[in-house]
Amino acid sequence: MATWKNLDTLASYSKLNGLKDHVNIAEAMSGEQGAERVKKYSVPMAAGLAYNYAAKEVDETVLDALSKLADEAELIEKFQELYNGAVINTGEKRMVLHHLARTQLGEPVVVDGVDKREFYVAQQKKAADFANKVHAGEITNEAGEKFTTVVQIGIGGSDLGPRALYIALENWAKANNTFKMEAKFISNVDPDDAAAVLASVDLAHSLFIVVSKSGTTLETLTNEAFVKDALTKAGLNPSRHMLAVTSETSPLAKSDEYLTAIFMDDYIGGRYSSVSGVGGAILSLAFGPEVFADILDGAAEEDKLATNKNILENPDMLDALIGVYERNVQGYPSTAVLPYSQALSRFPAHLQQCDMESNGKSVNRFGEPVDYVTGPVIFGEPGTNGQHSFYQLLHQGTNIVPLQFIGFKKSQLGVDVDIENSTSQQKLCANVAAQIVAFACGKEDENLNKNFKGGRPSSIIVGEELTPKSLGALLAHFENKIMFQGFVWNLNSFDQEGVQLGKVLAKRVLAHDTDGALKVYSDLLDI
Ligand SMILES: O=P(O)(O)OC[C@H]1O[C@](O)(CO)[C@@H](O)[C@@H]1O
Repeated sequence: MATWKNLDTLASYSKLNGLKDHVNIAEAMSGEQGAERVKKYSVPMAAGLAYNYAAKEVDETVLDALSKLADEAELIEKFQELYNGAVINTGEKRMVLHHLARTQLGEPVVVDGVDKREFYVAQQKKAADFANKVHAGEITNEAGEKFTTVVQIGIGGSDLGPRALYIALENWAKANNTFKMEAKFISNVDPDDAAAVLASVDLAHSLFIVVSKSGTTLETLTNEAFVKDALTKAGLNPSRHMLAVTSETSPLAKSDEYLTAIFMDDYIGGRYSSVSGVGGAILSLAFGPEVFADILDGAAEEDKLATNKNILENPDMLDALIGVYERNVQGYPSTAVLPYSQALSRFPAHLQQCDMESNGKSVNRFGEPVDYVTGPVIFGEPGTNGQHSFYQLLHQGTNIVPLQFIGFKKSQLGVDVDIENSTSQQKLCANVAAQIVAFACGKEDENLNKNFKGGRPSSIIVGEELTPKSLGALLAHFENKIMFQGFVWNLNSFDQEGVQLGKVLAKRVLAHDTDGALKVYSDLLDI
């Protein structure tokens, strides 16, 4: 069994701490030396992707220290325990099994006589069969007509991942003739969200997937009622238009008002659930089950790489450790995720939940305060839009923000135009290459207002094209990175108690059980 210790009790961490500002990245990335680093500091990922960390503040000495930290913190042993079914989620006393939804990495995990891998695969098959029947016109609306649109009702992990993945593959599916149904999403309890989505769809030909693991989330239940009301007012029978994705123990599972129910369980956290029915139902309906299966294959391939003890061959663990060095030794407060791909426009929002809900903690997995910083603030936008927005601060602001670029050689639609000797895709890629060097090397100017100090670290994940497989690999890469960082920080990355207090107070406001500031705010907002 691995031993769980706070980061600041590890000898390898003291060594790493002695390496603050060890690499001058502006120098390291200049001239021939820089060119060599770009060729050398690259690790293959799954599905033809590569993690290039040449512009990170590392060299052989830092990498060696990180490798020792990985060993002393027993990162691989902890990952093995996780996928073999240990109770890693100490706060909720649960196993953490999202890897099983895409691959069998270790021993079968059997709970109450049920093999969990078989259970997840069976639910994926149920979603696939349902989607195939909808596409074939075997499941139709009351008038016997085919459904054309699918709307997901869910929030947090029941929205962000599936929405990001849908947007990521919408154009790819159209270009590859696998686009089956348009998908839309309702998440916010703001009535304008549901009303606008409902106004944009043809209700009679729309399917609605209610997604809630707990089956108790206020926003989702409210939006489900909102949609049922709209269907009823349109003279339609809600139970002929709705299906559920939930856990077998949730209140939703007891209802017979759905066309079908696809199950998940408490061992897959919301923010890790895109690979379960939470993502599987909508993505199978939108693009066909084969596309969803390819996402799972890409994720499974990446998971295999994450089992490698050698940090130089394990891109997920390496990325995690470099992040720990940046956060705990270099003291950087945040990390930006910058995909140079419009298709990944919602991917940073998904990672924001995945990372910040997992590692935004100040007590360790035993409930004791930690004396070091943990998860960074995550934000991001697709390039080049971000360049014309917040990059000013990234280049010349007082904080250094480590950057995670993502870029692809080919566009998804392949529709392009050559203007002034370059295509739009070439312009996009030229910008990401330019930014990496500009951030790292800077440019001196006597006028300090125009001076770029450089020294701003970044990495890039590069691929041929964003496809279902490479998307799955990308998703798993970041999930595994977050998991390894949680291990290093000795956190329980799989609960989210920090979201509870606000929910409790909101209930009190709605029940008019308020006093003090809460009462005045309630009055101010006319509740
Ligand atoms: O799927 P559910 O149970 O509706 O939960 C939705 C989201 O709410 C949270 O619990 C946070 O409030 C997330 O972790 C989760 O993804």
